[in-house]
Amino acid sequence: MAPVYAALAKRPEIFAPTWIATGQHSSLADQAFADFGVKPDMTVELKDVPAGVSAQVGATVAALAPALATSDPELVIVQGDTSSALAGALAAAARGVPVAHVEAGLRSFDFDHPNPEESIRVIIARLAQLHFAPTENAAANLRAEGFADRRIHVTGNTVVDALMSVLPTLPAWPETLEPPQAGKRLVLVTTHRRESWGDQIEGIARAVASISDAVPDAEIILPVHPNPVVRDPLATVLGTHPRVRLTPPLAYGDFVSVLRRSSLVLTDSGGVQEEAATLGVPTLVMRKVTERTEALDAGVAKLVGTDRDDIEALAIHLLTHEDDRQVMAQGGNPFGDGKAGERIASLLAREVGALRVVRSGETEGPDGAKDGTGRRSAS
Ligand SMILES: CC(=O)N[C@@H]1[C@@H](OP(=O)(O)OP(=O)(O)OC[C@H]2O[C@@H](n3ccc(=O)[nH]c3=O)[C@H](O)[C@@H]2O)O[C@H](CO)[C@@H](O)[C@@H]1O
Repeated sequence: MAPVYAALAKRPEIFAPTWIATGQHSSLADQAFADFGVKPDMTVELKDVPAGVSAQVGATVAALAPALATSDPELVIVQGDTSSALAGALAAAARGVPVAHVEAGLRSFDFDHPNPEESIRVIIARLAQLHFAPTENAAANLRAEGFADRRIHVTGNTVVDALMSVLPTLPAWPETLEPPQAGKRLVLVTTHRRESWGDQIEGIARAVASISDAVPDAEIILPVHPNPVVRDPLATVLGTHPRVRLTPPLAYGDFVSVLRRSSLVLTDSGGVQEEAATLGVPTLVMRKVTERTEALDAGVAKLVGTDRDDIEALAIHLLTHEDDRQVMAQGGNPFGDGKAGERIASLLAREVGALRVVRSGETEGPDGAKDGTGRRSAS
């Protein structure tokens, strides 16, 4: 979201953006804010909220209500598929404030994978009046769900903006990490998805150990997500492996420095799929399904699933068949040119004045005709 906020802030004659943070994943979020030199204008306080999406969303909506009353926005912009994004859209809708969704239209068409992100982004789409889709494929998903074409804009994804904004000033290698040994090839691994918790995370860890054993000139770096459900099985299986480095979550610039030097990425992350594609790093997606099919179509990524044997076999093949790895590396980046934030700000400058809030929850037909009952329109 930082690229959108920066682009809005560059237009003070039109926008007065207020960044409200919810404190979700606060340690990772604070690190990201520092990486981009931004800080929220407001942070809502969430105290003693039980774990789980339902409690998080409920508490965040309740906490955002007074924040929106104070800031009294004409538009609320939410990004992605987190419980915070859903809470922001719900709190805005409750006040009759139009919602714009950044990274709109991503669909795996499977509510269990990823869970809860697929459900969240489908719900946000219903609440949004403006959809900023990263790709034509995402826009097609929204049109197929009946959203009016004039509300959908293909902008590229802001994750590419963020990446391109740090690349020019990145060191060759992070100061915080031992450089790889000469002649070693780097494999970067990240895993954290809820649907992989338990046996599948352990299977991924064992696959990583086997890959390292089979490919002695590969050095594996695995920044460990702080959630103990992820951290503990990884430490148990890989904690003493000689050529596997478990690190704390890396600062964004450090992570990108490692990614840029990697020969192969194994990940279940969404953003990393897009960053790797942008940098031309072949990627094995350790999920049952991905909403980033554009990377598969481009050939820069392959959907390998979460089965240990499948991950081992394909990773070892690519690390021992350089021609095949190179073919993937040439796949290209389908996620945008790094100007999504600027495009979104320009579109908002044109659109916000004309926005009508259709609160029936019904979708508008292509010509803007509505079939909902009861609606409130505001311009
Ligand atoms: C279902 C899904 O795919 N949803 C995605 C999900 O995000 P994700 O899956 O991409 O989540 P992570 O993998 O946790 O974060 C990744 C980012 O973290 C950086 N990173 C990573 C490790 C590290 O050590 N240091 C770092 O700096 C890395 O460069 C990257 O930018 O939610 C977002 C918000 O709703 C969505 O927009 C997005 O679609």
